[in-house]
Amino acid sequence: MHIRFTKMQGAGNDFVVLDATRQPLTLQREQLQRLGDRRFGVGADQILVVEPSTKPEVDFRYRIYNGATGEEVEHCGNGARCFVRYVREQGLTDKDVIRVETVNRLLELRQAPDGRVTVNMGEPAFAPADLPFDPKALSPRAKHGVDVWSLPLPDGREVEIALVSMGNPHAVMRVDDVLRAPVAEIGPIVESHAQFPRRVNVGFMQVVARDQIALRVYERDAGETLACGTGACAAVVAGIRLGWLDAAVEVQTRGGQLRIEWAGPGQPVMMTGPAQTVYQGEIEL
Ligand SMILES: N[C@@H](CCC[C@H](N)C(=O)O)C(=O)O
Repeated sequence: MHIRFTKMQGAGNDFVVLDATRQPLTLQREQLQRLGDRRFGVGADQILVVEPSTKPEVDFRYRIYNGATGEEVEHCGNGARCFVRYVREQGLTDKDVIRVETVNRLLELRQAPDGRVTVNMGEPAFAPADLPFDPKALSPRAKHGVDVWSLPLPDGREVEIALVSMGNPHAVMRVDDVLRAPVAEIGPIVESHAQFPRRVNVGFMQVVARDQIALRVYERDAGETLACGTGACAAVVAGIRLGWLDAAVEVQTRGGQLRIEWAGPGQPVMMTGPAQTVYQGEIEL
């Protein structure tokens, strides 16, 4: 099969974007993995597929696959911003506000005149079942009235995590110095911990000021990426609930800066950041 693709990036989190609005596109897991493969394919953290909407009140359907495994996932924040740029650049819409359905959310996306994109990422959720997280024999400890969990690691150590679902699952931990954080060591252990039956994205957050954090994320199926949009939302929401952060926070990632705003329970998280087309190409799968 011969397909056209667009390579995009948002804060260094990179994507292969495919248009399934003009022709149906059903790719097998191996084909998605090939697209995501940096040596034998194009290379991307995630594959994004733009489909026609299935509901009258939304403009498109947005499907996300982790590039390394071809596994479909629920949400991708940096991808959502690239999605907006893509549908406008490809002439699929000229709307300034675009409504998109994902597997489990409705997103509202806006492109600003400076090219940055703001996404209404939906409301966060915190119950173990929302991720899912299986508490087994653990009980949470309350900090500022918020549950934090001491997760036992196989070697006897424990890490303290806050649980946040942004539609996809996140475990967030606070570190003193993000540059020295054990992302490559602890990230994969927590990602595949038996208490996360669908595995989890793992965030390492350094609080720099009440309106600024530095963040690294070990993404489920992708390893450490240069930025993770849902990870940035999850970290800021966790930091606000725990009393460390104000309602609007600049998030410094290795690939760029994101702005995250959350007004508190019952409110959606708003994310603003860059999105860019890198190149277009064709590949035989
Ligand atoms: N890069 C993303 C998140 C992509 C999905 C994630 N790896 C998962 O498995 O949930 C983002 O920008 O949010």
